[in-house]
Amino acid sequence: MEIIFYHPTFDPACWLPALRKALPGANVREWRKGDDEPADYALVWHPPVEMLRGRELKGVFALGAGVDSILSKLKAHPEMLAQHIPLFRLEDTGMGLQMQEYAVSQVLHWFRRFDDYQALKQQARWLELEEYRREDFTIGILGAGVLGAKVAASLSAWGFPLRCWSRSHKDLPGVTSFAGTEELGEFLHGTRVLINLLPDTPATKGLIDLNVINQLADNSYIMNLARGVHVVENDLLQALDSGKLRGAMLDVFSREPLPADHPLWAHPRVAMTPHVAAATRADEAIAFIAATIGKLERGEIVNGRVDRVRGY
Ligand SMILES: NC(=O)C1=CN([C@@H]2O[C@H](COP(=O)(O)OP(=O)(O)OC[C@H]3O[C@@H](n4cnc5c(N)ncnc54)[C@H](O)[C@@H]3O)[C@@H](O)[C@H]2O)C=CC1
Ligand SMILES: O=C(O)C(=O)CO
Repeated sequence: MEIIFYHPTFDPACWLPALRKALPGANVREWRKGDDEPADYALVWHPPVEMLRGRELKGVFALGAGVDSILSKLKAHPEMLAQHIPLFRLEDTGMGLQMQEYAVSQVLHWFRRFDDYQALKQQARWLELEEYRREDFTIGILGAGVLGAKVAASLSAWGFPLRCWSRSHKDLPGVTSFAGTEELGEFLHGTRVLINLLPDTPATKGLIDLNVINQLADNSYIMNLARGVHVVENDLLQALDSGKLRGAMLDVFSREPLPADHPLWAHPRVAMTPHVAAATRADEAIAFIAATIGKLERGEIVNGRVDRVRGY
C-alpha cells in the first residue's frame, strides 16, 4: 500500500516514522512537487491541486476536523478529486479535550467576573462585584457534533443550564436540544454564553450577525472556536460597543493572521488566541487514520467520512 503525506507546516520527520510504525505494511512518503507515482491513500492539509488531481485513490484524509478549505478548493478545482473518492476528516483525536479546556476555562473566567476584576485592577480599584448566578448563565452551543458534544459534557459538570443547536435533535445528557432554522430563535432567547462549534458551510457562513446577537440575553458573551467566517466581525464590534455583548473570546477570524490594524486587536472586551483552540495531535490522529485504513481495507464501516454535498 502506498501512502502520500502533505502538510504545509507539520514536520514530516515526526509524522512519517510514526505513520510507518502504525501502518507496517505501507510505504509512506512525503509528497513533493512532480511526484506522480501511484498512491492508495493521501493524508493532506491545504494540498496543492496537482498532488491529488487524476489520482485513483482509495481515500483522502484531511489532517484536521474542518474540511472547509479542501471543499472550497474542490469547488474551484472539481478535477482535484473525483466524486467517488471518499474524503475523511479527523473525529476528535484529542481535539475534544482541548476544546473542553478552552471552553471551561473561558466560561468560568466570565462567570467569576475575572474580566471585570482585571479592568478594576487596572484602575487600582478594590471593589467587590455582585456575583453572577448559574441560573442566569445559560450556555448555548452552536453545533452539537463531535466537539460540541464534548464541550457540552464538560460544562454540564459545572452545573450550568445548557442547550445546543444542530441540524437534527440530539440526545445529550443535561442539554436541551434545538434543531434547524425554525428553532434557532428559541435557542438564542435567554442564551447568555454562545459557543460556536459549527462547521463552515454555505448554510453557516455569516450566521452570527447582529440579528442573531440581538436575540441573545443582554450582557451576553460569544466564544468562537470554529471558523472566522461564522461571525460578522463588524456586527460583533457594534454589539460590544452598544453594550449588548459583554465580551468575546475569539480563536478564529475572517482573515488569519488577523491584520495588525484590525479593530478587534484593540478592543478592551475582546480576548483572542491565534487559531489554537484545538490542534491536531500526531499520535491520536495517526491512530485514527491507521485504524480507519485498516477497516477500509477489510471492507468495514468507518467513521469520519465527509458528506461533500452537505459540506462537512
Ligand atoms: N479552532 C480550532 O482550533 C478548531 C476548529 N474546529 C472547527 O470545529 C468544527 C466542528 O467540528 P466537529 O464537532 O468535529 O464537527 P461535526 O461535523 O462533528 O459537528 C458539526 C455539528 O454542526 C451541526 N451543523 C452543521 N450544519 C448545520 C446547520 N446548517 N444548522 C445547524 N447545525 C448544523 C451538525 O448538526 C453537527 O452537530 C469544524 O468544522 C472546524 O471548523 C475544529 C478543530 C479545531
Ligand atoms: O482541525 C481543524 O479544523 C482546525 O481548525 C485545526 O486547526
